[in-house]
Amino acid sequence: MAAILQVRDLKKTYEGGFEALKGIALDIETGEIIALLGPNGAGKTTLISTICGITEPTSGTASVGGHDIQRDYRKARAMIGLVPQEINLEPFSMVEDNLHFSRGLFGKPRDEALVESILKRLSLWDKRRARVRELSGGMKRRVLIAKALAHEPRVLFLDEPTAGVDVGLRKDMWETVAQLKSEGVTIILTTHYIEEAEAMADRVGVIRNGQILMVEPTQDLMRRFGRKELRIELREPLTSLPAELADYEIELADEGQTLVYSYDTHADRTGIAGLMRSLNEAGIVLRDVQTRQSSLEEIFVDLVADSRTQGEAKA
Ligand SMILES: Nc1ncnc2c1ncn2[C@@H]1O[C@H](COP(=O)(O)OP(=O)(O)OP(=O)(O)O)[C@@H](O)[C@H]1O
Repeated sequence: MAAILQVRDLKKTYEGGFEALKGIALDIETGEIIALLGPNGAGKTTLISTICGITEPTSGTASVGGHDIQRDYRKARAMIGLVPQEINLEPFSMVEDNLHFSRGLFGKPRDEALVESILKRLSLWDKRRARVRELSGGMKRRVLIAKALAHEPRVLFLDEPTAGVDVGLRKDMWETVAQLKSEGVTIILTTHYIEEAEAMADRVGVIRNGQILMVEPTQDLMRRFGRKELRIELREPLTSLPAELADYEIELADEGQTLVYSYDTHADRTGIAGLMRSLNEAGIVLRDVQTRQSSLEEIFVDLVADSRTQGEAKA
């Protein structure tokens, strides 16, 4: 099946010469949820704005549902719903009017039943006649989503949907996104909360410095995150690994004073019991043992830091 969103070698250099996108390539399948992670200034918003036609690409292409975002802008844009990072609603407007107005902008006929169902789904039905300025921050965010859905888009971009939203509401938002996915809506979201990506996304894309470092199924990433380290402090330092330990994923650290064994917490067997036996057979005496698990945050930070070092080495 052809990807609903295809991005090819997309580049954006802002006036003044700043290269915000350096050749992005990305394919997203229908009904997929993809989370884009990256530090501040990585280019996530620029990528979304470019695909949504708010920012013009310097070169490269993007298409939505087979419609090129530049040559076939209207058709491409009609398939897209955009929930921007900033709340850009008219404070005196009535909640439901935002949805009717948005449909009108896309040339769609008024549809009371559809607007009702969207407002109900986002728990905004009671607030349909409220003015935007009377709503809490979390409700305003939900109005933004409702408005973005009003013209029945097939691809929804959520730029940091839960920034500044409390934990309870964040979970509600995740449920809404899951429901949209079940209706076949494709969702691209940016987030700084790694647990949000973990909870919602089928795939995670890491962006840094205008480039995609990797796009991987969330499960695969979790498997990697699932790794744990056993640090074994030795009574006597080793100069090399003894033959008895050749079959283990083990390294010497701290000038031979520590053995570091990495294992998979999701595996049926961690191999720790066998390792202890092998250490015994090799006559190695332990002083202390510690375990530590790399957090999602750490892995992400390492990944981003690694690419920076590599980039600097090249430059
Ligand atoms: N209109 C503009 N003119 C010049 N530079 C810009 C413009 N908009 C963004 N940039 C620069 O492009 C880079 C990418 O910005 P962008 O907003 O896409 O990052 P982001 O990944 O969305 O960051 P954040 O996580 O902070 O929202 C930044 O260095 C930013 O300063």
